[in-house]
Amino acid sequence: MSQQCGNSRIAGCSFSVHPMTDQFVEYIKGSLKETDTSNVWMDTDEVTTTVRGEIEHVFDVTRAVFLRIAKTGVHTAFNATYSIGCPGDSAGDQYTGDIGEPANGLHEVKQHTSAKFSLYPMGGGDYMEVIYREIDRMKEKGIDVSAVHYATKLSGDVNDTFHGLEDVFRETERSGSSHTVMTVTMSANSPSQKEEQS
Ligand SMILES: Cc1ncc(C[n+]2csc(CCO)c2C)c(N)n1
Repeated sequence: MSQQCGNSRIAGCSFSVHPMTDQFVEYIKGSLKETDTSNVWMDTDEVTTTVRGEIEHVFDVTRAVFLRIAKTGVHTAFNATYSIGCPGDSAGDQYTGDIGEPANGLHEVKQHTSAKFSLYPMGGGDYMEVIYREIDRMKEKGIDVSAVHYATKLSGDVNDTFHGLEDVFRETERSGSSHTVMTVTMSANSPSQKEEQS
């Protein structure tokens, strides 16, 4: 990792996908390979994949890697930590070429997900006010929202959920949080998903 210092506004996400199938290696490697990552810096190891770049590209890539696997019908789990503004971050490991439009499409795919997210708006003042405001934003996106311990539960379409979470992350940053962290855990095609949620 480059050790250039600076309070960089580059966004990043460390995430993993877990397809519940014997062919998990092909699913994970195939999805990462098919995803257009030309607008992000990316590194995969045995635990996670890390992407760094502009917010819209970080969300486009993580959404596409999950959705490419979930749309096959296989039970898929996804875990992600999104971060921007970490004072300990470096300016290194970022994409420096031409930044294009998010290129991963799949916006027409209809896929249900159950998810939980937790928002940590640091350094901006009244963090609970920000959290309640951003939970309301997910409701306005048509996502079913319910309270659970340590997180907020979401139920809805994968694309709607990712677009809502991207807005939450962007607005938390824009409204004055100097360091924003958001954790997301998602599940698609779970055999224990309740009938009324499909
Ligand atoms: C997005 C994502 N990135 C990395 C891993 C870690 N991982 C677990 S199995 C496997 C394939 C064989 O090496 C890899 C890369 C993951 N699960 N999801």
